[in-house]
Amino acid sequence: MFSLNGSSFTNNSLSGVSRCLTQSSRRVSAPMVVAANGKPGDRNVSVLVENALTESAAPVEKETKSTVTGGVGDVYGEDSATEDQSITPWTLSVASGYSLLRNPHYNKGLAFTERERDSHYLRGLLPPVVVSHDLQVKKMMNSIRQYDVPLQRYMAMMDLQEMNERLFYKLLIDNVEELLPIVYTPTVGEACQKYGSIFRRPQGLFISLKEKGKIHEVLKNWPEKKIQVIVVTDGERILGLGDLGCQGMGIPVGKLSLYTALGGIRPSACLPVTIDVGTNNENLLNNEFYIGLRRRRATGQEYAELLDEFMYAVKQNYGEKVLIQFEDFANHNAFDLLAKYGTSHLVFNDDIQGTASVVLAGLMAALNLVGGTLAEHTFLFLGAGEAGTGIAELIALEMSKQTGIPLEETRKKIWMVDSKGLIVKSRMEVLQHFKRPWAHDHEPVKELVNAVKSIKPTVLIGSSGAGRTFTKEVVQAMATFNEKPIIFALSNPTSQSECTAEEAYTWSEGRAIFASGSPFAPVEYNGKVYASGQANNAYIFPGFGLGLIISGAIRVHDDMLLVASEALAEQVSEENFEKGLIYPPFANIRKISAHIAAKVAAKAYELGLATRLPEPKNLVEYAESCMYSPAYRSYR
Ligand SMILES: O=C([O-])CC(=O)C(=O)O
Ligand SMILES: [Mg+2]
Repeated sequence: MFSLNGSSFTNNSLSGVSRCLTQSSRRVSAPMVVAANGKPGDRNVSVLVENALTESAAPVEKETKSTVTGGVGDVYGEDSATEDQSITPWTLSVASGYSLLRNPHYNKGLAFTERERDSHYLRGLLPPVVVSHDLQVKKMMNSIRQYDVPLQRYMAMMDLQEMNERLFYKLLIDNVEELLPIVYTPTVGEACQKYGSIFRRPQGLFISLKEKGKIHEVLKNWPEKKIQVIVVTDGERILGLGDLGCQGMGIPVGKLSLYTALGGIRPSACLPVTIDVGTNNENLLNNEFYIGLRRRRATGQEYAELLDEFMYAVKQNYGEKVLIQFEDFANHNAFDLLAKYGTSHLVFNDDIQGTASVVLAGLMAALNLVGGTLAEHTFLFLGAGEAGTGIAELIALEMSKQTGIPLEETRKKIWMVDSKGLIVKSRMEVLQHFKRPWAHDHEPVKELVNAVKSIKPTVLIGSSGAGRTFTKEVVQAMATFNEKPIIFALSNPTSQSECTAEEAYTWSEGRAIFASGSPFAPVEYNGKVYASGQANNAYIFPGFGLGLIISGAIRVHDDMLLVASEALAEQVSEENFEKGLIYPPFANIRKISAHIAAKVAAKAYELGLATRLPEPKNLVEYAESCMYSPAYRSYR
């Protein structure tokens, strides 16, 4: 602790990347200089003294205040309600000159204006030219397109995120369809597999067993105090790639960059976390570049205690309105964690609930093409894990709401095949608890194709993580008793997809309504072009999270997932349907997210789970107005 001009500074508040928080910033007798690590004398750092308690109480970034007074910093209303007042007022340093160019939150590169170059000690540190944000985007896109290998593009994007955050987000928002497969599935999967080898700068917060007993302090090492969304993984089931241990960090980082780009949550409110309890992946344990703990996974009490400490510390540090998104946990933990913390925290499991909501939306839209109601269809899943059973439950719930038929009955329209064959009553004793609701009366069937022939589903959904399992025989069987078979191959990344788009269209003679978890390019079959949709939870979680935040929701409720599905399905246009599409293009995702957010927020108010009062009159407009914009601020 040291003192400057009468204000107290904790080491914590001055180390690392720092933020300025209020409009009433007071520049300390310029050019008073204090190093970011608290040591006086660094010419490149100037200091703002702030008091976080004077914050206005808008829930997310308000972009109206685009001009920063008194220095370079985030000057927008943020929710101070969750601030731990014992650690405030806290003080933040703001970089200028050489440090400013190396601070990704504030750096604008060649876009610094002449005036900014004068006032922030940048003269001579930049070449003379001043360029626009748009030209920077054009140049970066040209440069990224030079790389043929997707992983190189991924690394270029990560470097950009570490160099100039606003340019990174503008690039992603303006080119979402081109860049989504780079920062997200499928490339992020390869990045996680090779994370140790391509590791440059750490991103996110690593909490390993070594930090047991100290998680509260570890959270304080993170430079941001006002966290609204955490995406956390323990790396045990990364996409369909299995246990990648600590290298799963690519997933929370990627998901949160979509929270910002697609859902408009400001980057500084997002915290990626990887919990490292070891890995059972022998290749990684023997890999000299592996970045995680070199031990087999902790289980049982040791695992539960670490998770418990983390969940408790999060609530202590960020309050009860921080959204915790569980991502890519293995089945045996995912369901239990959701059940355990669902009543005490604002938690959401993307693989169970997000995937369910996006698939239900696709099915609602598909009914426009195939006819009938949801309850008139029969569903068969390959894969009875988080995604499969999560989707099944949400479909059954929606059928029950639509028809008034009890849930136990609507579930009977849904069948599942796992690695041991069709889930039937005779297997009940040995089934994991989350599979039991799907065990119906039927003789045992081992092979998927035989289950298809016997059940005759109208909808076939792959959620097994096992690639190439929708064989020609399976797809052809679907096409014999369905005019338009609905086939979803959800497993990620592309290598794990149950079949390709080309296979689905070719083997069904162009009749399949097809969607997949990872993107496929349009396919030409018999002179016609078929574009398929991406049934990926990226459509849902950014808008869903935004809706929770703008309403100040304290719990997630299944009805919110149902309205999110409706909101997404409503965004599919006639023009999309004419092309056989059951999802709207990602290019419109911010508008889609605002609609999802509005419906989720409205449901939170209706259910009495919202704490932000009064309820805004026009929730869509409100959601849009809260969204982060990557436009540069001007630094006076
Ligand atoms: O990340 C994705 O593309 C979708 C997802 O959650 C998963 O496959 O686990
Ligand atoms: Mg996932």
